[in-house]
Amino acid sequence: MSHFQLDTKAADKWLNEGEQTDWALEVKRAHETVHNGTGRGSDFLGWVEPLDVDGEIVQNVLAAAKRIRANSDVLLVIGIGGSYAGARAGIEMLTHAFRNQFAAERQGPEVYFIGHNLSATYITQLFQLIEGKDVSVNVISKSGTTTEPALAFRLVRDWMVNKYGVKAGERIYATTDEKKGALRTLSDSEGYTTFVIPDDVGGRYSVLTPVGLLPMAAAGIDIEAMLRGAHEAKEVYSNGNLAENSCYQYAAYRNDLYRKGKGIELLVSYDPRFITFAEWWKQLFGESEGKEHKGIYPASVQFTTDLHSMGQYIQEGPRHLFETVLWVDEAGHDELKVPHQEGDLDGLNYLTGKSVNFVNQQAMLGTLEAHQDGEVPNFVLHIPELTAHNVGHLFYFFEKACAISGYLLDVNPFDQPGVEAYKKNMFRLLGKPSK
Ligand SMILES: O=P(O)(O)OC[C@H]1O[C@H](O)[C@H](O)[C@@H](O)[C@@H]1O
Repeated sequence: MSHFQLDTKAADKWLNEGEQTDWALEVKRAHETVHNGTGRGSDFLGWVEPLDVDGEIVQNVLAAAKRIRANSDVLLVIGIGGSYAGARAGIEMLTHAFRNQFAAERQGPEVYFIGHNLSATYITQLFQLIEGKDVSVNVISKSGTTTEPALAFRLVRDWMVNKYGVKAGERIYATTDEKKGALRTLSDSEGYTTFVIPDDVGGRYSVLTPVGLLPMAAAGIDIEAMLRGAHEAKEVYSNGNLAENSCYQYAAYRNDLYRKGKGIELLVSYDPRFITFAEWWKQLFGESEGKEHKGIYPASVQFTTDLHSMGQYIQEGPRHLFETVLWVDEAGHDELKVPHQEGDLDGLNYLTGKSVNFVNQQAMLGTLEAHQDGEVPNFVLHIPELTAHNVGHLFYFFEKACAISGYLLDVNPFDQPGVEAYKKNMFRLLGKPSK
């Protein structure tokens, strides 16, 4: 049993002042809206029930991952948005920080992402890097028609056919819609191994489907433990009582701060393992809530790195911010301690024998205090330890919180009509033929 805890002490002052909302009542309504499937976008609630750990889908993902691990130096993962960020976040949170450069530690393929940008330099240099290596490909697109991954896949497919000839298809795994879309049609005609993104799970809620699970399993992550963590979270956060549900408290209290003029939320972490997780979180909340001219703007900072850059703005800029700190209680590597140095030229001898984790923790506590003094409310989400189980729990925590928060904001948390605007213009400029 994981003990995730949401500490709201550093936000209580703001939550208790000004107009008071009956959050218990509003949350109960939002809870029923999700669990009875009566709200806007209710066709997209498939993520509420995580995949069966012993089911066929998970077993097929594991079998494919085993093949990839056995015959590949490199796995290329092609996707963007919800078909990209979750897998990358999971891998960065749960594997060695330098896994791609560290074969002995990795015991599996290097994993690289492509199709999440249109940079010719990035793509060219990735091809340079994989020259001479054995490669497998996981191309992921729910719609099967998104420009960036489709373009990348065209290039990668040519590269694969050039290298493996007719056998290229045996190394290509496609994760897409069960029936429709260009990627489905192509996969069926080329005989690729395919995995399905369920109709009732939107891209940004899909990390715990084959979208995220196959790349993570290929990277050596225990996805069964991850799914067990998600199931645990499902149980823990199925309680409609606000007082007993920290996920709902987070959803409600961020809305409380929003109503009190705090329009920007910074997701804060003290470990670079969370950098891409923050990107995943930003898509989840940004696409779910930013509509009808409403929504908290989701941003992120990495501390202590950004305390030396954005710290100034957070401390003294406009007071429209609040922070949600992700804190890992058992960060690991407590053995790394500050050494004693003759002469103490850098003045650090007062820390001799203290662990780096201890120093990081004091930085967190000191920052929490400073930002409160600077009128920035803080929530702290305590994660017991970064394990596959807990990361499954964490993904679920934010997915559930986002759905509830979206309903509290009175928007549809499951659509993203706004992202079409740039695409329309881009297609016009590119001269895309209309069908
Ligand atoms: O999986 P795909 O259909 O390729 O979509 C990838 C991403 O791009 C779209 O433009 C949406 O804004 C995202 O919600 C989605 O996750």
